[in-house]
Amino acid sequence: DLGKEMDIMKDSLSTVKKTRDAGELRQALTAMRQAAQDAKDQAPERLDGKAKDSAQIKDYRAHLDKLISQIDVSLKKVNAGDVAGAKAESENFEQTRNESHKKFR
Ligand code: HEM
Repeated sequence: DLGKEMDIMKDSLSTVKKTRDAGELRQALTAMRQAAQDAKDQAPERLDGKAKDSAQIKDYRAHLDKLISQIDVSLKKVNAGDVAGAKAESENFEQTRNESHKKFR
């Protein structure tokens, strides 16, 4: 269920913020990305009964896509050896999380 993907995102976000190890950082970002991708195949309880092609479900998925592109920016940075820059992207993840939770949680 969606709660499971959210728990994975929460744990990975916490690792992203804590670690200074590039390998661990990459692993956490990859887990967060997969969870966000899996969350796209589900729908929040608040949108129960909405059609898959409704504006609300599309908006929900667009917020997850935004998070995924932010994760990709962070992955590029860690792959380029910029651990600090990659970690700094977590501020954008939190902004998207907060925006999304206001709308869909
Ligand atoms: C790094 C980003 C995010 C983190 C760390 C995060 C974390 C969490 C956590 C810890 C919960 C509570 C889970 C539970 O009840 O067990 C939750 C719930 C929820 N989150 Fe997120 N979240 C993130 C991004 C998002 C995004 C981008 C969306 C939507 C586009 C979203 C939508 C929701 C919804 C709808 C719920 C309530 C669960 C439900 O309706 O079934 N979250 N999130």
